[in-house]
Amino acid sequence: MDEWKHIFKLDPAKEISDEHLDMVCESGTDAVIVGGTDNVTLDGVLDLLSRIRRKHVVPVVLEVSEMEALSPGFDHYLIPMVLNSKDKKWMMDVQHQAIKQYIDMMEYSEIFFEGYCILNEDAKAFTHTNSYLPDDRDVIAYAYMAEKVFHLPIFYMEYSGTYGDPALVEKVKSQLKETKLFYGGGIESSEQAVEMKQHADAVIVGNVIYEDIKKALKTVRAIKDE
Ligand SMILES: CC(C)=CCC/C(C)=C/CC/C(C)=C/CC/C(C)=C/CC/C(C)=C/CC/C(C)=C/CC/C(C)=C/COP(=O)(O)OP(=O)(O)O
Ligand SMILES: O=P(O)(O)OC[C@@H](O)CO
Ligand SMILES: [Mg+2]
Repeated sequence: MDEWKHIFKLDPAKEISDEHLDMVCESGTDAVIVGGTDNVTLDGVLDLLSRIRRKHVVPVVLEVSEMEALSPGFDHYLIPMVLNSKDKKWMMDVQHQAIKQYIDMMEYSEIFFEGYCILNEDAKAFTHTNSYLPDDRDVIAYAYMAEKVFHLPIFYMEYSGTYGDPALVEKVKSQLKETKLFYGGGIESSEQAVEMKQHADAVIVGNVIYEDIKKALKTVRAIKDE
């Protein structure tokens, strides 16, 4: 995971054709995350996992948002902890309950906890987790806490659905030494992917896969050619 630079995120609640799924998996991306906020079901998750595994060797990662949709068989698991939620539930309690239930099945080396900071007020995840919009100094303080207080492997700046602020991504990156910085949100072009990758350790590309597959594929080349 330390080497990942470009990651595609597939939403199990959305339809993708076999042709487009093949393109995503053979694009040269470093990994495919399966994850979304709403209507995430076990059937949707298993459908994507089996269709990817049948033909491709790209690492497949489940970003867990629903206990009911948790399945074995993934290479890695990402567990969001929403640092800017107003409710302790989304930072601590759902994870605590899940660990209590699955502690004997948890292979620690496969599971990465992510300090999530949701920065788009219109994102479903923002509303779902009752988050507030932090200012720049709040975000930098969350990044500090992710690394120095909680020792999390990943700090995820989540702008899901909209392109974020590269200057803030740069400031956050300068704060982090050990914790990897993931950036996701609104990347639709090679230029945007490269701009965010200048600062983030990895960029995550989601929605554009469903809107314009050719544009999505170009983001991989742009980062690999850097
Ligand atoms: C049984 C088995 C295989 C066990 C293996 C061991 C294992 C992996 C155990 C897991 C233990 C554990 C701690 C699980 C956590 C469970 C859990 C419910 C966590 C909640 C995470 C959370 C805070 C979710 C809130 C929503 C969120 C932050 C989702 C992240 C994804 C995201 C933001 C997607 C973008 O949204 P999208 O849906 O794409 O939005 P649009 O549709 O608008 O584009
Ligand atoms: O869907 P987009 O806006 O590309 O965002 C990617 C990812 O960060 C969503 O969790
Ligand atoms: Mg999405």
